Amino acid sequence: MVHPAPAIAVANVSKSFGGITAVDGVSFTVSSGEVVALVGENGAGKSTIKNIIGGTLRPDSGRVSFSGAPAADGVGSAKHSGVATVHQETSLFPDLTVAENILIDRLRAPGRATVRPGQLRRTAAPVLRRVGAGFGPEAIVRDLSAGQRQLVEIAKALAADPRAIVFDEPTASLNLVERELIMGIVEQLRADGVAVLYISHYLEEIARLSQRVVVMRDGRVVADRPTGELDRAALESLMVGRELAQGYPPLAPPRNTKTLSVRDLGDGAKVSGVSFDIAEGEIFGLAGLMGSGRTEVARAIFGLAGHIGRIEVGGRPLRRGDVRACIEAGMAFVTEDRRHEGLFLDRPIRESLSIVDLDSVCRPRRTGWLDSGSERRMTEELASRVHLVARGGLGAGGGSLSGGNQQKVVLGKWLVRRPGLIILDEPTRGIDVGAKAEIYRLLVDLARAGSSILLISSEMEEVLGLSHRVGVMHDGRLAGVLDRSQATQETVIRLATGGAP
Ligand SMILES: Nc1ncnc2c1ncn2[C@@H]1O[C@H](COP(=O)(O)OP(=O)(O)OP(=O)(O)O)[C@@H](O)[C@H]1O
Repeated sequence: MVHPAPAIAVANVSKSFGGITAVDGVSFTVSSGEVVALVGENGAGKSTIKNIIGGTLRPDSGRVSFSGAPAADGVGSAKHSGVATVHQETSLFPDLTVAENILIDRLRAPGRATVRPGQLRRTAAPVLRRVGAGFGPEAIVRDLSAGQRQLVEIAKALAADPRAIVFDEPTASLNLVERELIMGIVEQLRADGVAVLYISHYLEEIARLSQRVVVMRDGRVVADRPTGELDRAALESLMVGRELAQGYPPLAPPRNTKTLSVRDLGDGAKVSGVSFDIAEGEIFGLAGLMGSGRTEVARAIFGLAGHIGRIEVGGRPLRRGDVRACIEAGMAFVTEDRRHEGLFLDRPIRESLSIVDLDSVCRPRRTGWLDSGSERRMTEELASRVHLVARGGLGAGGGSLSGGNQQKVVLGKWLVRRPGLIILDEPTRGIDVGAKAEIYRLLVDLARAGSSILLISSEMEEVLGLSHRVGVMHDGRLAGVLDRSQATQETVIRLATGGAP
């Protein structure tokens, strides 16, 4: 019997960046009607492979072929090979309509200067139906939620009727309903005979969707096995090279002193009447759907936005919009927007790590004379606490780190002085299973040592596993606060969707 050539075949592909090997002799295939999961620690080389398949990066050696035909040479060539890529960070134009975004490549094609809007709508409508979108082709992208934007990304990829499609963490920071929708689309694509390469850190999704798992470590393929042969523990240890502790670290009871007190907080727009306290040593989870106002509450507390109402830290009122005072009061903020606010992409990684506490690396202290020896010692210690994988060393630019490792820098920089109150907005987005376990341990240890923690995360399991209490936002208000014993997936969803407690 003659086997048809696989839809995607990666053969002995290697790629280095400035002498650092990102991918080393990687080979695997994806056949039509098959979902292959590509997994591995942060920095293992998954995105590099994705970009080589997608044609935006050229391998140093080896080759990629599609249904037996070698990829045409040149950036962007994969589009013509029937492969589409759905990226993690959306690349949509916010001011254009959904239809314009879906068909943008065709609009830009030479010789297509005029396009009739009616035609645009008619072409976009069927792909929107295919992804189960509850909005029309004329919606403006800016008005859509993160989950809806992800659907537009997928519709855009499907518009070219690809034979193969690469998904890069398509469900990161989406809510449960949206996740379910995306997984349904992947299952349908497979049933339609499309070849799917699915990059993800979510092991439940991998177990449900994929037939085969390709595990990468340090740029190489360390396993290529049927999904059914691997249980969670086996997969984790293949990815990180060691056994991980299962479950969440045990919490210590909070103390009696209040660290943060929030009364009638509002942002003058969406959020109003939010009141809660966080005690010393307490982890307070803030749950809610995307757009419910969680991030606005966090940003107002850290002085990144003005507020109405009263915020007290350690019994002292905070002035509106005064970030410096917040840092001086011992607060830390781990942003959800790491690329714009979290680290310097074009400065050495070391500088992003030492920026929060420059005074302590000056000799004599607080003089403004940076002592590079102290800075090196301090930043190396921080990097090892968060298990940073920086193959080019801490002198390399922040932009050279993989996504997950950038997130570790954003968190690690605050650990230099134990913050009294630490606010985390989606701290584990894009983070691998090993690093997640490390971050959970760090947070629980910080709380045990007396830090108060405000934790925002779309990963319900994480909020339930780590929080002493869970506040649930709905439509700009705090719909309820649940004790650890009452907080379950069901009770949180009920409050988050406007139901009674
Ligand atoms: N443009 C670049 N310049 C220098 N080094 C790079 C560049 N792109 C990637 N690397 C390095 O190549 C290695 C592989 O990175 P890659 O982004 O492929 O990892 P990944 O598996 O996708 O990680 P993550 O799960 O964090 O997204 C990393 O060590 C990374 O620092």
